[in-house]
Amino acid sequence: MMVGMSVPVLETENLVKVYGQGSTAFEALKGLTFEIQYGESVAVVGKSGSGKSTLMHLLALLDEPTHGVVAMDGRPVSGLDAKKISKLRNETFGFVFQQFFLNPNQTVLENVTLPLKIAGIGRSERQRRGLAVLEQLEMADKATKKATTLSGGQKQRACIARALINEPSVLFADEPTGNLDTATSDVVEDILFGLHRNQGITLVVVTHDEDLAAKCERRLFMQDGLIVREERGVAGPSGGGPSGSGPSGSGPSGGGAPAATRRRLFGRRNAR
Ligand SMILES: Nc1ncnc2c1ncn2[C@@H]1O[C@H](COP(=O)(O)OP(=O)(O)OP(=O)(O)O)[C@@H](O)[C@H]1O
Repeated sequence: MMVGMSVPVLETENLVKVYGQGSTAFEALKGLTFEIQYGESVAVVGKSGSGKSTLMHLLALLDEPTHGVVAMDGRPVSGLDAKKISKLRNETFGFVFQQFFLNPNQTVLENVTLPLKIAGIGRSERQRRGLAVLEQLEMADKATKKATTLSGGQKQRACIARALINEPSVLFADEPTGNLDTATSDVVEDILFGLHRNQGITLVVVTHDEDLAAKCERRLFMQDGLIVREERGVAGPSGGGPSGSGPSGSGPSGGGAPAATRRRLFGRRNAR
């Protein structure tokens, strides 16, 4: 690697995902090559069925590609054993989903600290860190309430707290405001982009929502398993269109990565 070149937090090379086999095989991703830099905010946009969730699952190491490579910090991830991958995932990523996935019968604090429990961290430290992150999201007063008693916006804030508890470098958000009314969506978006701006967290947002996508620095437009267009620029506060939009020079492609990228991904040491 050249001196001074920054290593992307995530990069993919010719990513292909096929669901099913034989006559029922379906190619949901048809060869995606792109990079996500540390501290970027990236929206993955596209119609239902275009492959957004499939791509997010591969990037987040929740599923494995049929072909191609996902690399984190320049190191290919495929090939690591499952235990290592889940450790990597827990240490590096936070997740926020449309459907919240909170345990309704547990308290907010128990829900938020679940990732720490999984990581084997003791009760008192879990409590301390859980309360700190709830405090940050102005949810400390809800800590001992059952998750089921929260409003939609409060549920999503609890999910964001849970996503932040491991101090991830990348936050994946899959339709994070899909179940929220407009006013509540605005609050949740402000929180997400505040984390991005103030803490340098990398945001990867999967969404149908053009307004949400416009708030990201970069948009990848998906269609039928390919990234067909890329846009850069953030919408101004007036809500106008993104500035500096238009396909970027380096543009993603469904097909070939530059040969240098290919050599780099496959040539890098696999171990962690
Ligand atoms: N487990 C699976 N088995 C078979 N086909 C699948 C599976 N998961 C997804 N697909 C198919 O792959 C394609 C892409 O699905 P994906 O969920 O990635 O799309 P999406 O863009 O996220 O859609 P949505 O916006 O509706 O969530 C779809 O045609 C879908 O039917």
